[in-house]
Amino acid sequence: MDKVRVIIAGPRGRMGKEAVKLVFHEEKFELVSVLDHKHDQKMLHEIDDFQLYENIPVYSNVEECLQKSNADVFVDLTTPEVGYLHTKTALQYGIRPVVGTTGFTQEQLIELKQLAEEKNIGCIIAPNFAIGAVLMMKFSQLAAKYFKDVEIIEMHHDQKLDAPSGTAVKTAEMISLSREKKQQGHPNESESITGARGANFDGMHIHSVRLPGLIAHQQVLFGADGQSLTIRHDSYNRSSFMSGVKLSIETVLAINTLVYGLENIID
Ligand SMILES: NC(=O)C1=CN([C@@H]2O[C@H](COP(=O)(O)OP(=O)(O)OC[C@H]3O[C@@H](n4cnc5c(N)ncnc54)[C@H](OP(=O)(O)O)[C@@H]3O)[C@@H](O)[C@H]2O)C=CC1
Ligand SMILES: O=C(O)C1=N[C@H](C(=O)O)C[C@H](O)C1
Repeated sequence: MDKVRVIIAGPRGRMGKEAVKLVFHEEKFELVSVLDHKHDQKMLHEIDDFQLYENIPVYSNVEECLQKSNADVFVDLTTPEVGYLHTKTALQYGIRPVVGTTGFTQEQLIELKQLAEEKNIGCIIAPNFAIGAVLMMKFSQLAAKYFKDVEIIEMHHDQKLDAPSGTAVKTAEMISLSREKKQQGHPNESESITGARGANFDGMHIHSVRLPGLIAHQQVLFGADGQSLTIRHDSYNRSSFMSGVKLSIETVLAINTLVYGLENIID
């Protein structure tokens, strides 16, 4: 069977480095090129065992990268604005995106879904590739059927650009599907310091913590009369995300629409 030809955008990043290792070493995949706006082969020296990757072409322009790489799948692990443009361009070229980059707006997701359907190709946008995080979201959706009072606390390293995290937004969206509508907190509550109650999503609150030393952590706290339920997930390293990246690369070849969230492709 032919190997799946994969491009990785953002290869020097915290996630990109792990994804380069995964794709390079996975026998069913071939790393055909990387997309790095700094376009310097030496930049790959930032990756462990960089000598292995010395012959992998590095492009700085997304169109040139897509035109020359003859790829099947485009993996994006960059920044919200860039990731959106890359995903759109990959779809326009008929190359299937697997996107871990977070921070896309609802409008962007809708536009990308329409484009994937127009092109009749798969696209996976996964706010969190870790199986445990996906289960946390699913368990939270189930719990919200019984507990309508919930607050989400997401905690990440202090280099993260987007807030709330993509995982927190996805969790809130999934909870909204099963939770009875409610504006939480006291009807007359007010903030003496702006932001004290966090972001308000559909009446539930999301709090974003940023600290050095953290990787990716989230607690979903449910409260009711005389009881509480806490659902928590922790990623202690970025390899925790790689089995989801692998599954997404395999799955995106077999679908012809945009799937938002790994919960839609795992059983
Ligand atoms: N779905 C999931 O499971 C996970 C998703 N993420 C998300 O993945 C994204 C990346 O996270 P992380 O690796 O921590 O971030 P990093 O900042 O470590 O990596 C991003 C990389 O993208 C590079 N980059 C920026 N612009 C471009 C461009 N135009 N072309 C190519 N590369 C570019 C950056 O280079 P430079 O720094 O030189 O500008 C950097 O190397 C974030 O959106 C994050 O939220 C993170 C973890 C898990
Ligand atoms: O930036 C990160 O690190 C992470 N980003 C994703 C998110 O925004 O949810 C996934 C994970 O939480 C790590």
